[in-house]
Amino acid sequence: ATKMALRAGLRSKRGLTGVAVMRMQSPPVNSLNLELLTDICIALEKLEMDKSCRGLIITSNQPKVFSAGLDILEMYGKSPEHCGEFWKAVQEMWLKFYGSNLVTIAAINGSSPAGGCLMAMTCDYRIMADNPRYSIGLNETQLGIVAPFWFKDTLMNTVGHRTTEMALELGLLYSPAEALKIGMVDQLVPEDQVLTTATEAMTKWLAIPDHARQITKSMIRKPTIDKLMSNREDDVKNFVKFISKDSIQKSLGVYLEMLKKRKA
Ligand SMILES: CCCCCC/C=C/CC(=O)SCCNC(=O)CCNC(=O)[C@H](O)C(C)(C)COP(=O)(O)OP(=O)(O)OC[C@H]1O[C@@H](n2cnc3c(N)ncnc32)[C@H](O)[C@@H]1OP(=O)(O)O
Repeated sequence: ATKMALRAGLRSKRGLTGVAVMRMQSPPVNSLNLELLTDICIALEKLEMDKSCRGLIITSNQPKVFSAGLDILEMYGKSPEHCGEFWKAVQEMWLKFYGSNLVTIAAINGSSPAGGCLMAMTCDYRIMADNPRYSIGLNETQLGIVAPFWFKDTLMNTVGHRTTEMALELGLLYSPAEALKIGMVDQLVPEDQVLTTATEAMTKWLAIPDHARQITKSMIRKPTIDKLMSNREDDVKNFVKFISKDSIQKSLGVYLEMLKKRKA
């Protein structure tokens, strides 16, 4: 199966042009493995260079899940070299999305824990399906792992300092209604309207002249991006050291077992 479907230059009946729709389709739960992350980065890079493209909507082709976050199997029982490569790809995805010149809208049509939530938060606007069975948040501490500073910064820039303390320390996963209340998502709609609402929202964002919007976005996000840019290698080393610890590997193993048992 292809990992991603990309429809660029969408032309709708409402005359919306220059908008690409990226649909993640990595069964069963769009966990972000090296391959999917690489595919996403290459696609975004191409769109970024395509002068006819002004906006990107990212969504999921998998039922009930936007993205299950980072693929735990890329961090569990793998060599330090592999973990390092994987982490560079996670950094790359974040840098490309957070710093994108395009208008980016996340059409969150299912659960979006951890790395999935991070990916949604890099976008300019988030629309989530109003289904109480779905959840979103940075739940890393529940796995016994610590979200790196740039995950924390992204959350803090989205929901503020105090909410970040609670959300990150407790590893909270929020229902769509709770996520709307704290500002983690911007709008809730019935599940079958997520994509059409994203398209409507895109029209509003595209009404702003690109250069003014892009410079403003960059002014707001640049300090956060620069922080990772100037610490990329240390961040990789830090990750590899942390994830290779026996205690962390054990926690990940226990968590994977729990996921399988929950299913049974
Ligand atoms: C110094 C730096 C420190 C490191 C910081 C690293 C930060 C990490 C951030 C992360 O993103 S870690 C990943 C966190 N993700 C989660 O906790 C989500 C776990 N998954 C779920 O809660 C559920 O799967 C779901 C997304 C709500 C979907 O539920 P559903 O019932 O539809 O599907 P399941 O039956 O639970 O899962 C199907 C299948 O997929 C496997 N799986 C699920 N999530 C992951 C994952 N993130 N990575 C790898 N595999 C995953 C799950 O075990 C099932 O496998 P099988 O039993 O079918 O083999």
